[in-house]
Amino acid sequence: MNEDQGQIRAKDELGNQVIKIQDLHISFGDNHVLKGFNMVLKKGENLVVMGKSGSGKSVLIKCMVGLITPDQGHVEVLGKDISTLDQHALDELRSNIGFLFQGSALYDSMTVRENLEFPMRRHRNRFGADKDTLPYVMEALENVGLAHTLDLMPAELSGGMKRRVALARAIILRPKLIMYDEPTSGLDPITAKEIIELMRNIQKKYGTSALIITHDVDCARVVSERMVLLVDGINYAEGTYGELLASSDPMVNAFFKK
Ligand SMILES: Nc1ncnc2c1ncn2[C@@H]1O[C@H](COP(=O)(O)OP(=O)(O)OP(=O)(O)O)[C@@H](O)[C@H]1O
Repeated sequence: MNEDQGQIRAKDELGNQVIKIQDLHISFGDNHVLKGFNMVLKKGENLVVMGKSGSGKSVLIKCMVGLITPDQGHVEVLGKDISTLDQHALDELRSNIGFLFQGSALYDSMTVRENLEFPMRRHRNRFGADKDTLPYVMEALENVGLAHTLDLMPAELSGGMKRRVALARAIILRPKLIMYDEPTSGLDPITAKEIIELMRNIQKKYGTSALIITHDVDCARVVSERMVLLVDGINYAEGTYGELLASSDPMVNAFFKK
């Protein structure tokens, strides 16, 4: 490979990085939560971050969307250095990210349709104020097998259906990146499996990249190309599910014990 080819390849690899985190430090008083965390999410990849309760997974996500300012380190999301973005630019960036967070709160007083229209109205500058939202709502609901729930209220849905509607809402803006925070928490194993399959289908259909925070080892096995284990504020270990499962490190093994 000559020098030019080397530079082109290096540039391609950079263009392939949907999230890049370098040497991230965050403390709250004496509580040093992240102490030099590094991570890369590549284009089209499903990356799982696992860490025990209180290890800083939610703090990490908040940092990536500009809700927490790090003490030190570099956070780049969809090619943007978060530290340089003003409120308008942060809003613009967030409109390219789908979120499925713990609890998947739908607005109880709105129908399923209104819940799905909500992000479109919020980011109306991207879609045009007079754009017909229904085709988007229907496509998103069809992706999660719930087109028939269009006019129902959240109270009329089961827990699993609510999570699926929340997933439909997360993809309605056709995001380049989805952030899932405990997508299967509180669901029975069969419903959790359905959600995991939908996550996989969405990745295949739209080529979306995803960051998935989970404690659920089965979810990580099925859904991830790669995993990062967050231990004591750093990216303690990373690899495929199979590689980490085969590790002889007791700290890594602890994640796979049921
Ligand atoms: N705004 C804040 N102010 C002070 N401390 C905070 C704040 N946000 C988080 N923390 C602390 O940072 C640590 C990490 O919290 P975080 O919510 O990221 O954990 P987590 O890994 O997501 O846990 P869980 O799996 O239980 O949701 C905790 O000790 C928490 O108390």
